[in-house]
Amino acid sequence: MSGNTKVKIGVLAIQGSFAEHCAHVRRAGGEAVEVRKAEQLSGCHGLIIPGGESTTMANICRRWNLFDSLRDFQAKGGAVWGTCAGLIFLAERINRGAKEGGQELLGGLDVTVDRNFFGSQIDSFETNLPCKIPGDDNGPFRAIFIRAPAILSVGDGVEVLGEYVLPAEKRAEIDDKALEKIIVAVKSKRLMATSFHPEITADTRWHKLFVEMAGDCEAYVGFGEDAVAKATASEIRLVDPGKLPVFVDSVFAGAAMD
Ligand SMILES: NC(=O)CC[C@H](N)C(=O)O
Repeated sequence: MSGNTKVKIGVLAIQGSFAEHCAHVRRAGGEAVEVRKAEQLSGCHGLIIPGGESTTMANICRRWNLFDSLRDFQAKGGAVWGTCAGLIFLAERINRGAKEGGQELLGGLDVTVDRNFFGSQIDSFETNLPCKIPGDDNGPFRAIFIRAPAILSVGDGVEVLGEYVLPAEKRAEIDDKALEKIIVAVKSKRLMATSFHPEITADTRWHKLFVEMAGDCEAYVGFGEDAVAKATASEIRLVDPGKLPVFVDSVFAGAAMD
């Protein structure tokens, strides 16, 4: 993309911390738009699917008739990033923890996930994670895992950007005692996924990477030329990035938040 045109990122706004994602997209230099209707995808170069709860997300997408549009967006080459439940939603396979009777997924990302790898909500935790963000100095990232999924295996062509080495106490809690580490961040062509929640830290590196990735994609035109106009600004609730509750720890204390 060239000139002053901003990379436009849609953020699926049906549950989870979509407002925080929008704020970080803006901090990363992109334009953010909340997506609740298919036509709001028009003009987007990328789409973020936030965390939340993957079966609920699928139910709402089904009820709001969003599945076809989300699949079309992906098929036409838009960049898509799933965080936590969004990762599960993007995965091709769930090997453990899927809802009984199955759960609908968007798919597309060639990975196998364990849906609630670390246990329940009270097993949520934070850690400094070494990660390989392309073009970055690769300082550790403060990763927040909230009833997080793990990626257990990836297909050819899926690049691993972050792994979590399981400490002894976590290995003691899981079934597979031989498992030493799990994959928590990946990228594959235009798709990206993280098990953790970068949008609730003060670190915008993952959002910068995604805005850059999306900048190489065409703006989505799935709904005709006048669709962007139809998704009027009045339907889109804009968030002031300066006022959101964003986690700040000693590493980031003092970092500019606007
Ligand atoms: N924070 C999250 O997004 C949790 C996701 C949850 N494990 C699920 O099944 O959807």
